[in-house]
Amino acid sequence: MTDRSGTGRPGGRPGPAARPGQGRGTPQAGRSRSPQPARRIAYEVIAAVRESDAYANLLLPVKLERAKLPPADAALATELTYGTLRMQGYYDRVIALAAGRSVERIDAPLLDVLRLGSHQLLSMRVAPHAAVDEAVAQAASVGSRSGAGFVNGVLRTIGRTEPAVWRERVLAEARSADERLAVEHSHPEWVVRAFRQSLAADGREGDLEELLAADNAAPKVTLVALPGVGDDAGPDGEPTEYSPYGYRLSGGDPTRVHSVAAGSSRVQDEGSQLAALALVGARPIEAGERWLDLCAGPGGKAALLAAEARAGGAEFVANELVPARAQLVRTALAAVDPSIQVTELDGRAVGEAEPEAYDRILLDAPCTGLGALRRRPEARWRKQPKDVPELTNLQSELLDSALRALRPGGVLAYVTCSPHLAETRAVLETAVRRGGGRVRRLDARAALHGTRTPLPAGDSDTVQLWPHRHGTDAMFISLVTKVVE
Ligand SMILES: C[S@@+](CC[C@H](N)C(=O)[O-])C[C@H]1O[C@@H](n2cnc3c(N)ncnc32)[C@H](O)[C@@H]1O
Repeated sequence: MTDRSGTGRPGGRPGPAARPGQGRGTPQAGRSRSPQPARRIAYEVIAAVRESDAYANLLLPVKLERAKLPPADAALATELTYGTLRMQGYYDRVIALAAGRSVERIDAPLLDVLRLGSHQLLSMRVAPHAAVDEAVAQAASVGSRSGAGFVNGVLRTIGRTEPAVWRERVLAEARSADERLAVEHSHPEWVVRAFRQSLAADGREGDLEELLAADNAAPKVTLVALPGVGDDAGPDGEPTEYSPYGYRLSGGDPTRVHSVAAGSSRVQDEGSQLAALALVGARPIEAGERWLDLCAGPGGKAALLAAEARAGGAEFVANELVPARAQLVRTALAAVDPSIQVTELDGRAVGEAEPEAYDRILLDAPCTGLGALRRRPEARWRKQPKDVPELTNLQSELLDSALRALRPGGVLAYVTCSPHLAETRAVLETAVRRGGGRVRRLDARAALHGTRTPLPAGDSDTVQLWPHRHGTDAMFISLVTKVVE
């Protein structure tokens, strides 16, 4: 066992080395100064995620923009925020051991500070004195003097022992293989089980650890160059492996990329591009077709579909229930065609209102979002197993409505950014069964014939993308048609 401080705290359960105010080097400095801007911003975002269900990927850029941080500090704030939110489950186990109490018994703001400090000590290898001093300053600014002393004590205890030793101690407490994976890779156990089942259905159960690890790696920013919009040269960056319109940036702020500023390219995961392209590639476009994106907000796939519809002479309509998100769809579509109609209807009513009105429909359904954990690190802690049945009911109702709105012979893409089987195959299979022969599955893999390199073979007519295999979000893509009678 390595002891980084040389103070010799031997193995076994680490005790609460420093109780409030008892720690070595009680934080005098921390009380008199503010935390560094990058750490302050990371703390504010993490606290807002906890207190008001904020989305880190939306709030952080706003705060960075306002603070006008230099690029290196902005990168630090990003790593601190995302890294801490991702690994929160693992850090809580370490904190509980170091504090000698369960994390439920620690004040929430102080726990946020401890998680942020743990990330620096355990994953970023920041020098312990720097990480602890900053955390103490943060604790003093959000809590009491005794709270700052408590943070000082707990983080000093964590910093005295090597990360690998903490890992061993934490894993030694796991009571099952799934709990061990959940703790080590900082995912809720129910998500680990859902991934295991979904991978097994895809014949890849052995990939589970690889998938969990991939969820914890920051993805490179991917852009879509909207076909026929603006500069045909496409954005700077490496072409992605599959989507003919995808580019991967090596780093930097995507809003500074010329084509992004001009509106002809957007940040969009390659999996989302493929989902839209499966609907486009299902059959040749005939001029005059009518297309609908039933749940379009914030408009990423809608923009790509609108560009493809325009190129093929089809009419495109977008719908989004939530008015603020419908507004985002309008903004997303403005560079393609500002005259596109964006309605704000409940998608469940569209089938009845407009039966057999559309030739192609995208239903990118509201879902748990478990396939996008790389980019939305806190989503794993936000969703609960009890959310799944509510979502699958909504998905089924939306799919039934979309099928009613589909013309016989038309194509419907049912898509989720979740690989959870209840949200993917089960919803699809129920709809096909209920269709009683009128609803037929199409081959979504075959519809993706225009990729830069062929997708790896699969034994299903649906496509389940995976972060560890395809470098995309874990998007599920399926296609159905309504039989002409
Ligand atoms: C997965 S997101 C769609 C993402 C979008 N396709 C994109 O690429 O940007 C699902 C959307 O469905 C919307 N939604 C939820 N319930 C709905 C309903 N009953 N009718 C229409 N839209 C709904 C949500 O507000 C959310 O914006």
